[in-house]
Amino acid sequence: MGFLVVIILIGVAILIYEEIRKLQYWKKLSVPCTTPLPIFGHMARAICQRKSIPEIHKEMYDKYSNHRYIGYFLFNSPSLMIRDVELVKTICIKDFHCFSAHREFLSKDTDPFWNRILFAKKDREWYDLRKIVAAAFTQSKMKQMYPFIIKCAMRLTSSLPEENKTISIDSYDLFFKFSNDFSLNTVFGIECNSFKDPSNEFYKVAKNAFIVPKLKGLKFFGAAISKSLAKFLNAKFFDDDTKEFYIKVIRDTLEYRKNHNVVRPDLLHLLKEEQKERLQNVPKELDDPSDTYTPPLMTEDDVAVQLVGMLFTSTYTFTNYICNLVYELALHQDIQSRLIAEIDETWRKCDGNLTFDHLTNMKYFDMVCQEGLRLRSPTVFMDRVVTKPYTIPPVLPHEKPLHLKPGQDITIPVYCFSRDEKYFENPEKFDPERFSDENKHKIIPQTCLGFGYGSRSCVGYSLALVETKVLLFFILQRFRFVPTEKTPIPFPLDKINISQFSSRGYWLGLQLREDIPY
Ligand code: HEM
Repeated sequence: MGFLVVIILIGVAILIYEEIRKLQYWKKLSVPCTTPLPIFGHMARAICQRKSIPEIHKEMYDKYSNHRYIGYFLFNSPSLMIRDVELVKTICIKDFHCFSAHREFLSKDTDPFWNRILFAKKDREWYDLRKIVAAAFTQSKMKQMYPFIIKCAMRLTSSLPEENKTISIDSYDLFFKFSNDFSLNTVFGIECNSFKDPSNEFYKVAKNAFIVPKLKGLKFFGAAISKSLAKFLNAKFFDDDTKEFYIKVIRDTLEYRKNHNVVRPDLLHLLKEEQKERLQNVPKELDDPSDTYTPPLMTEDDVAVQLVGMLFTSTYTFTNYICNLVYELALHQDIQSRLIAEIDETWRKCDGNLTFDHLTNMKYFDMVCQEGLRLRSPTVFMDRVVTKPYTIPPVLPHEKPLHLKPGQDITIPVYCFSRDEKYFENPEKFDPERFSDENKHKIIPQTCLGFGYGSRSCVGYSLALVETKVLLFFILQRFRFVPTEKTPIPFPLDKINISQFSSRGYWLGLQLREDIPY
């Protein structure tokens, strides 16, 4: 018995020693790093919900203002945090081939489904799939989808009660219903009206799958910061029932379309078209004829997996973005009034027929959307992984060459760049003027990373922006958003969310406009 206790004590001592040794990682590379805790690294306060991840990032970012990069620990895994905008450009664009992967959020054995979606793919498989998916998001394809966006936005506005008093709304629920109906429409071509019929099966499944309950949120939080924790928690992006539900919907829709010769310009159709082309053009896809790599064919199942992945992003991230933006509009009535004036003016000019070009030519609207993305982007950090050995050459007097090995995790602190006074005067202020024609040249692109940056940036960004503009156009034609006593002020950053999310919901007042000019 005594012998067993000694063995256990020795085992524990070795484990603790190993953990402490790992924490010397950045010191050995002469990279500055605040003192981490064994096992938890810099994440202890996030776990206790005392500080959110962006706040922890900002503390470190601000502390080492004379450094281009700093070290930190996601639990016991070392990550290199980039503080310098030129280095961000090098990593995401100039030397992208050495940093072409995302962090492995959920490993293949923890969640094989997640690993098949574009965001999780690596190397040539990613490159290949990206070409196919991106082709479904060109400007001309956006124009084809535009009528669907209008239709869904009209449905939302006609569900809003036109009362002569301010009504309190849960804007998250409102926009979630819209984006679910819209995503189903543009992704699968399915007609659904969650405003009229909130008990419809699609809305129920999406709510279960995408409105993340606290426990699942905690699992994702753990998974986002540590691979081993993800495995331990058995964190999966979608549960099996959700996956089967959507895959069946896609199969049935494809079958129906084949049997009834239906053609509809939604993402399902566009990806199927790309898939067909892909099958015919396989040999031409290879850039280098001596390359023996054979691009994998895109099966029907692959199309389905990508669509379910996109359904999630377009519902979850979009809802988060538009809720944050509308929150700021409610708090800044002067900005909302100027936007409403531009909307009224455009409506007059377009004579009731709001085309894609009218919408995309609205300058102030664009400035408002860009500023919403800067200040309240759902994305608080981006990640990359070193895929080929890479040396960051010294530039500052205190630097030495930093040799990075494949597998090294990189963090790009989106939230910190957007709040750095070096780049934005009064950074906490919601100020669309930053993006005016006179001012926008002062903005460094690497400091506004809401949709990511470089070759791996968001493929759906133009869809998300058009969607936001159409929706707000039709709402603000008749209504104003105002704060009520239920609206949390200032913005309460949720501490267990890896997005910029309000911890006390998105309650706002909706007021019928008194000055509707038509
Ligand atoms: C406001 C809404 C959205 C935001 C803030 C957002 C943000 C992002 C970000 C930050 C990335 C990672 C970029 C990087 O690492 O450089 C990303 C990737 C991606 N997004 Fe979005 N996104 C939004 C909407 C959408 C929509 C509507 C779709 C599609 C329907 C979409 C599809 C994707 C895909 C497929 C990727 C992976 C790209 C790749 O790895 O090559 N996103 N998004």
